[in-house]
Amino acid sequence: MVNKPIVEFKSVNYSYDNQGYQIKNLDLTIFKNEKVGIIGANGAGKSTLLKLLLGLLNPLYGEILFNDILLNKKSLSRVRDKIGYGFQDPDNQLFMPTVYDNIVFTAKQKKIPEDKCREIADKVLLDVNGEELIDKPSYKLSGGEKRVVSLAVALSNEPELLVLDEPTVGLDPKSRRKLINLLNNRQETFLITTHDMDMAYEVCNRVIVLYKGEVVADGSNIEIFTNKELLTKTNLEMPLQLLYGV
Ligand SMILES: Nc1ncnc2c1ncn2[C@@H]1O[C@H](COP(=O)(O)OP(=O)(O)OP(=O)(O)O)[C@@H](O)[C@H]1O
Repeated sequence: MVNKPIVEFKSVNYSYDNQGYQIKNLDLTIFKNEKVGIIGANGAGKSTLLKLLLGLLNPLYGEILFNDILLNKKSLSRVRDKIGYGFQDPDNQLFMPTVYDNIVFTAKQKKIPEDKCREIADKVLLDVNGEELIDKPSYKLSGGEKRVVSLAVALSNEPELLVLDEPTVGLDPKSRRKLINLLNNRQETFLITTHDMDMAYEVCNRVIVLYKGEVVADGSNIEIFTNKELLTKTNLEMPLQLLYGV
């Protein structure tokens, strides 16, 4: 069976300041059930791409579709409802007083009863091995705990697509391993930006390389990390080495 597209970027361009493009003519289709990693140097445009998908930024040209729905002001809340997003900086996400309040924020907006909210929070915290954090004040969380809670928030609306911006940053090796195991057991489609190549290799089945706002390589994780030919699409010899200087 052929998988259906879940996300489509069609000739998307974005510029923060009209001086140059941070996303250039981006054509990208992500299919249901894919586990996609986006890698690229600092400033390559990874977070910008995610913000466009979430409607936090609007394309200057081009269009973005989610499940065949054109992303615009009218469809935005319907689309957002289906996407779980883990911010690059969890402090931007955890604005409520306690972990519990953060997780059930959206559910409460939808007037879901308290006992059901508690069920949701218990379930997602169990999923991320963070049960003991439920009543903790947000300001008392460690950096790694914030990451875990941010992931729980992202999972709280049973998303069709999980979007995580550099999810392993700040995690100790044990917490990082837990996250990798967790992602390997998830069923939803996901899109992750990361500099953690080993994580991308382990959890993704497709990897996209962004370079100055353009896709310069796109293939299975094994191809991308092992096949030099595939990485020379744009006259960049050994882009991974060029991209990262390693
Ligand atoms: N709010 C902003 N205003 C102006 N320029 C911005 C803004 N945010 C990002 N940029 C610029 O857009 C480009 C892409 O930034 P983006 O944050 O998408 O990169 P990234 O690939 O996520 O980088 P990193 O790996 O460092 O998180 C960079 O050149 C950055 O300086």
